[in-house]
Amino acid sequence: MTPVGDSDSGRTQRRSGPLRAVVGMRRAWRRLSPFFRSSRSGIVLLVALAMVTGLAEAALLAIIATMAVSLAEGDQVITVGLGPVSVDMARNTTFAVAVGLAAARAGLQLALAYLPALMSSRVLTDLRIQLFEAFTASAWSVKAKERDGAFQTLMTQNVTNTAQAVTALGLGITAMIMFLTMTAAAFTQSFVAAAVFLTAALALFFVLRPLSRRLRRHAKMLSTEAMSFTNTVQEVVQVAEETEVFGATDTYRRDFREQSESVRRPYVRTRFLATGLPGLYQSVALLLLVLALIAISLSGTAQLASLAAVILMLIRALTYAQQIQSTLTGIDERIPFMHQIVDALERYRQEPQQDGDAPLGDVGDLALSHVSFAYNAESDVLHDVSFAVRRGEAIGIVGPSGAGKSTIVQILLRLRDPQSGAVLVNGQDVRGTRRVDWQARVSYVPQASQVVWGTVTDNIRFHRDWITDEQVVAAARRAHIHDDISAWPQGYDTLIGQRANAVSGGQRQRIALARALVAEPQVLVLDEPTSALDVRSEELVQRSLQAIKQDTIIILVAHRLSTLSVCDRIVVMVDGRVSAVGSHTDLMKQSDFFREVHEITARQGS
Ligand SMILES: Nc1ncnc2c1ncn2[C@@H]1O[C@H](COP(=O)(O)OP(=O)(O)OP(=O)(O)O)[C@@H](O)[C@H]1O
Repeated sequence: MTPVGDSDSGRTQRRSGPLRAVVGMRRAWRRLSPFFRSSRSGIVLLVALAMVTGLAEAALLAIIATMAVSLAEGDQVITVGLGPVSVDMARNTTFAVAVGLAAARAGLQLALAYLPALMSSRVLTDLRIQLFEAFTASAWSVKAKERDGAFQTLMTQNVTNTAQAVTALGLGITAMIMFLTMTAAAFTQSFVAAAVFLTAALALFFVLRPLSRRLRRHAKMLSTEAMSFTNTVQEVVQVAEETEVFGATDTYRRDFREQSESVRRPYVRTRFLATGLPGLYQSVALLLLVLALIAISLSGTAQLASLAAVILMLIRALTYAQQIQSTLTGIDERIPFMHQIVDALERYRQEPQQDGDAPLGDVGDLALSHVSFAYNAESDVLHDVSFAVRRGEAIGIVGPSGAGKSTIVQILLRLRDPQSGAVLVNGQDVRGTRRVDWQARVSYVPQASQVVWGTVTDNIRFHRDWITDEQVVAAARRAHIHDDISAWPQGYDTLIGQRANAVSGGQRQRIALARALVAEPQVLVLDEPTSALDVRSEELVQRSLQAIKQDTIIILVAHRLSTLSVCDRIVVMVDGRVSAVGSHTDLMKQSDFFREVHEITARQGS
């Protein structure tokens, strides 16, 4: 899909009206046509089927008109004419042919309804997979920037709207072919009437286009409002506890009412235009039919049967013209949702997760070498950070709030890449190595671990299907959570979630530790793992870390000195720089920050 550049839109603004419209349509088509690519073979089949159905219907209408006139006149032989073909048939044969054509048309109609459904289901599935894969393959910096609820809205509302646009396209193509066939058949019956009708119908179509454009504008507003509305709804569930405690419910209610109102306005206009436009088209189109009849009367067409046939065909053509209008409207109102999907796909694909191709062996030692990092151009967060750690060693990272500790963790986990310097594994730049190898060797316990809705086993295994139940239990033992789990009536099959069926903070943290330990990592990174724990739980986590230490590299970010008891050395970070590195005793001599924290801890303890 081609991104739409600013310079392009700048050029477009200088162009005159009609040219701008054409350029705008071409640009929109370039962006949106990939949505219809998978439907190409379906469209070809649809066109062929619609042509056959149109011909069957035109023949049926010609037979009905001729039969009606012949029956009124008591004829036994009926002459049916459609274009150059004219056939004499006995009355009963004509009935049989008419029944046969009606049945064939019904069958074809079913196929014509099935194909758009098939095309849109394909688009629905393909698009969801594309979005999911693009999002999951994007760099962490892209994922971290995505607003809560935005991805969910894309996957549900936007994808559904796009699939509906594809259905509308399929139905619109059918209606277009049927319209053309019916008008062509009407030409064979009465050239003048069909010509008047067609010209007026085309003129009407172009007259009503500005209303369609207005519809699209309102639909765009609606899609934007809907996105922020979903975000608010998502947020209100996430922060329900804080909202209640801080008495923010009234403000939330007011904001919610305002947002609901702002969705209502574009919604009314979109729905009004979406249903009103086809209705308007139908009324004006009936007027066209009267015009066609006036043309017939002026041109003096005498044949009663062909007059009846042309009226029937033009009435059917009108129905199809109205269907074309409503499917165009249906596509128009969904275009903004499709643009949002294109934007999101571009955003996700612009910055893919980087990967290397060198295999990674066992991690013997790990180092940050002259690492500098900035989240944005305005401020550097890490400056020339270097430290090393080897297997069997635990290193702590301490420092005041905002010193860059969590940023180091993200770099170590390869969620972000340093702007300069490197993370070295056994002396090799980790960026050149395979990410899967890194993920298999490195594990992580975050500050606030997430529990997913599922059993305790699901939570420890965490989508790594190769992990056995025995390994789950062994990891739970090492994380000192096995006894708690065993005491629950359903044991490892207990259903837990982030809020409903929640486990305690200490249990959740130890489940997260079991999740990190279950794949037997060679590097374990922990970001404030015990900050929310009581002393007993903290002691249990400390024991777990001591037990695995000799085979593992442990990197532990901490605020409290008690957490650091497992560490052999401690790195003190201040303002994004390494201010000191050493043992507890060394740092008491070298680091003002460390001494201060030590004194505060001692005062609190006494
Ligand atoms: N996603 C981000 N975008 C922009 N700036 C960020 C982002 N995350 C962190 N920062 C900034 O980077 C600096 C370092 O943040 P970091 O979270 O690494 O500090 P920290 O030492 O872990 O702090 P704390 O102890 O409070 O968790 C801070 O100034 C912070 O505002």
